[in-house]
Amino acid sequence: MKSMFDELFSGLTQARESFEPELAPREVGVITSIATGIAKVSGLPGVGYEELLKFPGEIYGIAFNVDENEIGVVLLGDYWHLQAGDEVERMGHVVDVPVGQNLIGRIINPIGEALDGKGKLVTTERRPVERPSPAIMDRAAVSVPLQTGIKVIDALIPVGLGQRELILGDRQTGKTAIALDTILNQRGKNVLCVYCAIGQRASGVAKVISTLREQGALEYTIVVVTEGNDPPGLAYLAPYAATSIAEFFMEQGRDVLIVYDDLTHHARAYRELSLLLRRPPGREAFPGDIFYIHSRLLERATHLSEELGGGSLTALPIIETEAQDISAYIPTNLISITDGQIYLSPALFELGVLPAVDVGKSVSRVGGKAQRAAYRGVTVDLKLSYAQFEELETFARFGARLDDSTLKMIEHGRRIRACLMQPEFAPVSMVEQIFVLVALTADLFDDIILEDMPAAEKLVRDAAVNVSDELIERLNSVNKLNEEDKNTILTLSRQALIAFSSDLVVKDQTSGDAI
Ligand SMILES: Nc1ncnc2c1ncn2[C@@H]1O[C@H](COP(=O)(O)OP(=O)(O)OP(=O)(O)O)[C@@H](O)[C@H]1O
Repeated sequence: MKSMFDELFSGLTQARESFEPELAPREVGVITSIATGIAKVSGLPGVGYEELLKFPGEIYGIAFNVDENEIGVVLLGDYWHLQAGDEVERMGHVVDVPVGQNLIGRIINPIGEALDGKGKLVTTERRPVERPSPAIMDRAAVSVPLQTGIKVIDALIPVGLGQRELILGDRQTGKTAIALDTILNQRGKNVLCVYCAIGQRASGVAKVISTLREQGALEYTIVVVTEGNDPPGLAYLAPYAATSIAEFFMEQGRDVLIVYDDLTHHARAYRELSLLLRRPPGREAFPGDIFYIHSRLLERATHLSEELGGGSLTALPIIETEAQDISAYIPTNLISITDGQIYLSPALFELGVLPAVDVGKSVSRVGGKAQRAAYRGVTVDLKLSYAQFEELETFARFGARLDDSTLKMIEHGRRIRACLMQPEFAPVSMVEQIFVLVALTADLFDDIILEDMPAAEKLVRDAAVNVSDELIERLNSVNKLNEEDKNTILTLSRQALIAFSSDLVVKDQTSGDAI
């Protein structure tokens, strides 16, 4: 009979034979020095460029300078507790972010940590933050408009899905407001939005988020945030991480809009990191590859071909200029990378012309092809009249004596400007915009005194509410506005203005007499 000892012994032998130790190599180095957002690490000769490294206290870093004896690491978290001699571990992969449906409506940081107090993100997939942009053969032409809901942009500087349109201007000129209004206008249009705040004040970011929430836009928006006091590494990473999140949806065939607010802070964060890493500085102390960090980011925005699902990623990068200098280093870089720019003028802002878009300095290089045909018939005249007005207005300021036709042009231009003005968070539908533009080009507003213009413009927009579904369909189609529809719009607009005639002096278009 087997003794208890034998049973125990055979059990132990079996356990020993089936034991397989879980061995995983760990490559560990040490911090040799640490400075603002940067750590120098030695003892990790096999580290690859942009590989993720783990520091004590769950802090991560990216290997940026990969030298033979020492690597320069950009830190991605609160690093105050780190010191020379601490252990650093290789992670064996590059930085990645969680992606997926569960991110919609969430506020996260660039490494995928939730900032909204709604608990940890639950996703199954992760994507590297840096990815090559789609090849030319994988791209389709920009052909579908992205309605911003801002009259001056949709009419004169249209943006298409898959386009990259720069928003630039001095500080406090309404840059964020333009981007925010565009996001608000995507409600019900099946365009997903990603708002990436880079190095901004916490109060500014909180304001944007509360606006998105109040206006019901957070339901279809993902917010990626780095604040001004975060380490520069996080600010550098933010736009790439946000783009990877957006690309996930684009590759599922969806239309995505991404706002980078703003890339001036991004360029500054990269300059700070490069100087700390002792990379050679160039113009304005920026490193030599400053163009490349933005070009490789914005090249990822595109309209994918039908074979790849036909999704699109439209980018609205924002840049802050100093003293209206649009030919400074970073603004010119971005102007040359993007497909057009919307320039916001502080002079117009001070005059109360809001949004302060300077039409003369703004351009959309591909959006015109994507613009709805209904706009095209009316905006050609408008652009010309507005350009002439801006030129003539300068002369009028000197008190020069002007002939009747010039005065008429100036008065017409003033009404165009009044019609294109718009408050924040009040996007205008395409049909309402067409009504205002048709009425403008037919000179319906020319006899209305300037002070009454906001009320008159609103009446014309209100007239658009009751139009037939067939007319709305025709306005949305690829065909130009036909004469019959134009006349319907004009009749409705005239009626709307006549109804206001107790306050306004409206002249009948045919007789020229006051009604
Ligand atoms: N269309 C508008 N109507 C009324 N007010 C506006 C409009 N656009 C912007 N504003 C106001 O102008 C101010 C500046 O706007 P915003 O913060 O968008 O500018 P910014 O250029 O992004 O500023 P910053 O330089 O701080 O990033 C805000 O107080 C905003 O409410």
